[in-house]
Amino acid sequence: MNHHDKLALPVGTTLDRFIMRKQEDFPYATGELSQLLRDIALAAKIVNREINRSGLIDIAGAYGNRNVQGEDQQKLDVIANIRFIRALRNGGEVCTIISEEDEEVIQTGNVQGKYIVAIDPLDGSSNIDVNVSIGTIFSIYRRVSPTGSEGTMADCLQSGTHQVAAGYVIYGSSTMLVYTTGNGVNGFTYEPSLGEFFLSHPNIQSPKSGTVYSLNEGSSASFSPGVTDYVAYCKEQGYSARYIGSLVADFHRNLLKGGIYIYPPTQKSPKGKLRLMYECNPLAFIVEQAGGKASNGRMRTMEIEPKDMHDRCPLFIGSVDLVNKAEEFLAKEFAEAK
Ligand SMILES: O=P(O)(O)OC[C@H]1O[C@](O)(COP(=O)(O)O)[C@@H](O)[C@@H]1O
Ligand SMILES: [Mg+2]
Ligand SMILES: [Mg+2]
Repeated sequence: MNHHDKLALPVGTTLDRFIMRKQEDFPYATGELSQLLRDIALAAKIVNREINRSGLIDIAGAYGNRNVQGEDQQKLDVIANIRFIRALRNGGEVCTIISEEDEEVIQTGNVQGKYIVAIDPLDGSSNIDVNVSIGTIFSIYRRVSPTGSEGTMADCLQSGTHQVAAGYVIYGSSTMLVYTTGNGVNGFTYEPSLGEFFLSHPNIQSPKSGTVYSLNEGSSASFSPGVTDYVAYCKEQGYSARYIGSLVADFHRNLLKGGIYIYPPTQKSPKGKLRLMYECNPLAFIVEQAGGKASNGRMRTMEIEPKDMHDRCPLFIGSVDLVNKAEEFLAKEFAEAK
């Protein structure tokens, strides 16, 4: 036992030191996951800089291309994708990357790398041009195939329960990195003039209940009866509606203050809009580690077996009491549909 054991790390600890101390809790850990987390933090700092000055140097706006999802790519989508991939490739710990912006898997060439990363390099990209919070979401898996060759589909299509770490960066009024390695959730705030992330939100706990619901009610005409009834219930309760349109920002607020975020199936997106591997699962891991809950309405998000890297699924996520209530309404709908 070393002298750091059992001491909670104080607010103000740098992210680097925090990662190092956490690694010391596992004497046989090789440090590879720690290095990988540092690589992500480095890319986050670079992307943060690009975002902060995007209004000045003509990198906001449309890129003139469409990604695999058929959505317009923004320049910053492309830049963030390049920055994260480069950091992960140079870092050497990752063999294969799944990115929202790339239809095929990205083989980094690091065949000895033990990890797979799934990433939404820039989330909430419709908010870039208007100076509203945006984010990055990532999920880390250990490869199941032996090292020495490229990562396989079996490595990539693991259910969320196999995540070894997950996190997000929110580029907001301040920039924060929030992550878990399966042992609680911690948040770090970026100090740009020092170029460091500092522990600011230790051991984040999702409030058990809340009075905020977040969903895009513009699509309410095509909500299913269960979702419609649940939203009516939220209104009866006098809950507040809060919807930014950047998943990371909506999720982050509800994680700290209590609330539920919903992206239900709609006519336009019958399976929901959000992507299982690099939007739903990482946030599901974080919310569960903070004592909250994530579901597709029928089952735990992290137990869904992905069929394709870009699968979509409905998402009900946040404070446990609110997600349970939403599931009650959906259960009624499913029972009546039988
Ligand atoms: O406009 P809508 O349908 O409410 O969609 C908003 C959702 O779409 C997303 O922007 C999708 O993310 P990307 O920007 O990474 O494509 C989520 O962040 C957000 O919650
Ligand atoms: Mg996204
Ligand atoms: Mg994105």
